[in-house]
Amino acid sequence: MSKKRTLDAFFGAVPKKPRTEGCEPSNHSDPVPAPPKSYHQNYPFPIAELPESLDRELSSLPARPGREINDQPDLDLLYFQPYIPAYLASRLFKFLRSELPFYRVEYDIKRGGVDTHIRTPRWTTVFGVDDTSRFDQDGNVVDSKLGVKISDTRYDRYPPRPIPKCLDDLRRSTEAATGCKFNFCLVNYYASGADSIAFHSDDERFLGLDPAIASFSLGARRDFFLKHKPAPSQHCHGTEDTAAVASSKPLKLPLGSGDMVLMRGKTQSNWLHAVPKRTGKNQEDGGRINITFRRAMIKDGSENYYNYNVGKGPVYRWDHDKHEMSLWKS
Ligand SMILES: O=C(O)CCC(=O)C(=O)O
Ligand SMILES: [Fe+2]
Repeated sequence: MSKKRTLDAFFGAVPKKPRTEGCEPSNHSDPVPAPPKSYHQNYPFPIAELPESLDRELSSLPARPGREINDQPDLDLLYFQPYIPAYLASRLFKFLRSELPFYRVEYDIKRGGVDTHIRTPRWTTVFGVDDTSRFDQDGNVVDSKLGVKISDTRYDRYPPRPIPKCLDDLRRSTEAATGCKFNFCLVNYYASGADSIAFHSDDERFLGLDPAIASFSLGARRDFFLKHKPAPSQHCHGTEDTAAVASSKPLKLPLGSGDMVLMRGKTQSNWLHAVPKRTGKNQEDGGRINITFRRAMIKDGSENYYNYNVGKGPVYRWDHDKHEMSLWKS
């Protein structure tokens, strides 16, 4: 069996051959129509749409209502456990891992005044454009109000690309379930327990005040840690902040495949989150995908997201035979 047939059979994408009553089946098979794809000049390759069966099921989500976690100072989470049932989450994980372009971004920053080279400890990719712009029918970036073509150094440096349909279907479901609006989709792939994300908060200025971020998990279970930010120094602030920090307890959510955490309200400005490395016998966990939907308000947001999640390095794509991300050659 050819590799293509194996994959299509796996995802159930091969349309049934029409049977004509009373005719002998012919011994040469009809050509299999190619699965539909999302196209854009800034994609390294066309990105497959979800198989229809998977797409249909996404429209009836979430599987369960979200549970509020807001019993700690400044913490406001909505935890869907799960949002996507296990059998669908597993199909979606395998689909996205094989269909999306990924990057291993490196960059230089100053850390404590010292020039430091950072190798992002996970695979990343990103799609979308901030609220000031949108994509027109032809895929051009146009002003969201005037509809005229935009030329801006920030977009020239990192040309934005639309959210492909396979992720946009999930974005629309998430907007309906949360009442929030999203224009960006960031994807992380943690190939094993050795991949991670350090404690940080996503309260970038370009997201506006109190941003809502929807965060999906697919594949291996990984622990998601949350802890309150330290209180600002005693000199310039009252004791209220110190009391809030002292009374807060760190949290560990063991995120499973299909779970979604909506972080909202004061969470980003007051709490840090992380997915630390896992070593030992749990290290080879089969991989995990994290998808976050966010809403960037200004062009700086687009530049920042493409800089840190696509960068200027090579494109990688999942290699089914080697079972790892491999350099993609155009
Ligand atoms: O993988 C996760 O669950 C968290 C990812 C995250 O915090 C981020 O991309 O900002
Ligand atoms: Fe984050």
